Amino acid sequence: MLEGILPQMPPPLTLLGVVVVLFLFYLLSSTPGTGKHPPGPRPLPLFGNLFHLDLKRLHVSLCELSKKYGSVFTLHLGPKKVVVLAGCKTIKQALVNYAEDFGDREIAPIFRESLQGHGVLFTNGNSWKEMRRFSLTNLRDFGMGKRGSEEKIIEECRQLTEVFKNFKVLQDEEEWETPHSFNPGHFLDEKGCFIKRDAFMPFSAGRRACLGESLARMELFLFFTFLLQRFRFTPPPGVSEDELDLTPSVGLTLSPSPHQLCAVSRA
Ligand code: HEM
Repeated sequence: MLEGILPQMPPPLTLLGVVVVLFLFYLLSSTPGTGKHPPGPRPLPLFGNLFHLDLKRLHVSLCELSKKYGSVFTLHLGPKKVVVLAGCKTIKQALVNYAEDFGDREIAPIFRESLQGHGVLFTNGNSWKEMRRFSLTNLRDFGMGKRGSEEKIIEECRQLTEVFKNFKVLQDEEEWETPHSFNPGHFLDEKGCFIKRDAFMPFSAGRRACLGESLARMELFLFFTFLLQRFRFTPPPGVSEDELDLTPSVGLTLSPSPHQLCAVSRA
């Protein structure tokens, strides 16, 4: 009776055969770092290095791996091989000095199918070039004022040598005094004056750097100055600042986890 309901199971010998083949494949597969690929943790068949990664804190795992394997290392995400660049200097070198080689973006099949080669973010080649040029032209007219600022946007977007991507860059232990804390002092000199830091690269760099950087900076400035001029922000009653959990939640970007705050009017 059960035989009719349950799907037919492969005989134990077939399963054993599959295990032996996978094991041999594992033994014979080249260890990263021994051939032309950068070093990295040894991958398992099918799973790659998934067991080396804490997917909920991917940025932490990547930092740990870069301590062991250096600023350029190989990782297998399942059967897919990727090379990870870590640290400000390495990323700067790759995205700016080798812009042509690192200019194309990996497009996931879901975006390839749904966008059909349209847009800027998930395209490459001539289509990307045209759309990027088109977007820049249109951004010039998008609330940025007529003279001056439009040239500035284009110029900044073209050059973009002060801006980089990657979690690791903003937490690079060689660049920041307290890389894992929120510390506005990173941007102040001894006299308390603002200083620019080359390692602060939230908009990435090179050919694929953020197209909306000028607009985003302007919006962020207006948004936060408006709020901070009118309100003082404090933890809710009974909670001290030290008790606030600043652990970021990992997604496409690292974003703050939900918090309860009090906005006290300054008026
Ligand atoms: C705080 C706000 C923003 C941040 C931190 C940010 C950050 C970034 C980063 C890191 C990239 C590069 C991604 C990569 O290399 O894979 C990027 C690309 C891009 N951003 Fe932004 N961005 C912001 C706001 C904006 C705004 C407001 C716009 C639109 C007006 C915009 C449009 C784009 C576009 C079109 C690209 C793709 C450029 C290309 O592939 O050629 N961004 N952004």
